[in-house]
Amino acid sequence: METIQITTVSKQYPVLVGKKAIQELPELITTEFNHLNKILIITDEKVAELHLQTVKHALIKTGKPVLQHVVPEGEHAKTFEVFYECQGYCLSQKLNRKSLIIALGGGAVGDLAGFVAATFMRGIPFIQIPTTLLAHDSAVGGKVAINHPLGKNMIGAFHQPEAVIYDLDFLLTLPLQELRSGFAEVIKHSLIADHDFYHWLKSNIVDLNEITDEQFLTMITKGIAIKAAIVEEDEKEMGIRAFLNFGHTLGHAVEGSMGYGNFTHGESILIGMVYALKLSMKKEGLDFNLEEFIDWVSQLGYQITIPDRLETAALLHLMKTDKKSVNEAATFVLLNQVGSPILKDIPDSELIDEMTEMK
Ligand SMILES: NC(=O)c1ccc[n+]([C@@H]2O[C@H](COP(=O)([O-])OP(=O)(O)OC[C@H]3O[C@@H](n4cnc5c(N)ncnc54)[C@H](O)[C@@H]3O)[C@@H](O)[C@H]2O)c1
Ligand SMILES: O=C(O)C(=O)C[C@@H](O)[C@H](O)[C@H](O)COP(=O)(O)O
Ligand SMILES: [Zn+2]
Repeated sequence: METIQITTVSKQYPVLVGKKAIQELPELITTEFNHLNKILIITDEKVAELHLQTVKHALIKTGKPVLQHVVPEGEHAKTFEVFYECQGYCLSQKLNRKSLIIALGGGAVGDLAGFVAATFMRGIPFIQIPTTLLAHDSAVGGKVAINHPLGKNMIGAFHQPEAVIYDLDFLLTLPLQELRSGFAEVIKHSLIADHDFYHWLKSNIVDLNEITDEQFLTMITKGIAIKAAIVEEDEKEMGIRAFLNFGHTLGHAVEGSMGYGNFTHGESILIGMVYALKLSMKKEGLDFNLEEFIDWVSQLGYQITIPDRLETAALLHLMKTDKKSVNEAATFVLLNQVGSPILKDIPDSELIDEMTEMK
């Protein structure tokens, strides 16, 4: 079992990663949170079917009442309607400031349940139990949110979890497309922070169906450590936290305009990373073997072109309304070198030219 301690201005908490990590949950609750009166697990339909019993079984040892609320899968959970319904459930079940929410699932459940916890009675504690590879990113750092039809994650808060329990056995049921989605965030972490990690990934991960337990552990703990170092320095994204948004400016625009859930988060940001790499090479003189990168990710099954049916003007508009952009121009995370990101405003004409090349 690996433990990574996260220390932000607002909270210090452990991230436990390993096979059977869920067995640590009851002791954590009875030692650190014994004053809590009730536990509500928020999970989605698929994860409920696959892993809810395991978590409920582990919680029996705490002797505390455990409730469950099941929401739709994927981005369908990150809506105002589902958020409102969760709040109604919390009220009707008389949760209060001594209650705990557990987010059991991928990033969508984590973002939703975390936002419910952040806002219920102005904030109650929650624990993240991630079940996807992608959630090595989403479960850590305290960004919680729902989507709005006009933009991804536009309604949210910063609310750190009390702990993250990452049981690698839960990943065994993940379909290939979800592994692919999560692996895109692993690639992102390597590109923004660690040249050696990037080369390790490129040489070792050539088939997403063949990732070993040891490789999962390495990827997840390295990804979390990279994210933790950034979040610890800049919890509320006043500066360097924006580097974690590498690939997301176009990525979120693609994800939203494909219709949330039709193209996974990771597949969308992979396209956004190719775009940001191209801009970095043109504008920052990034020395990068893009051809080799494209061969590698294509072999892993990623699409690297902007879907045909998406209009350049609509994508441009979405990029300019991204949270990072505060002036007229769209703000991008670019790389000077692998491991060395910067923020840069890019004129519309250059963004349009590059999108046209990537269609
Ligand atoms: N808060 C953050 O910092 C942050 C970071 C990255 C991404 N995100 C958000 O995370 C979301 C994407 O996360 P995700 O890819 O984990 O998505 P997700 O929660 O939608 O899960 C993807 C799919 O996998 C299924 N699933 C989950 N665990 C499973 C398992 N163990 N076995 C089989 N199926 C399983 C789910 O039911 C769902 O259908 C996006 O909304 C994105 O915006 C947030
Ligand atoms: O933690 C962060 O900060 C990130 O940017 C991580 C991203 O991978 C994640 O998708 C995040 O939800 C994006 O945040 P947003 O502020 O662009 O909505
Ligand atoms: Zn992301």
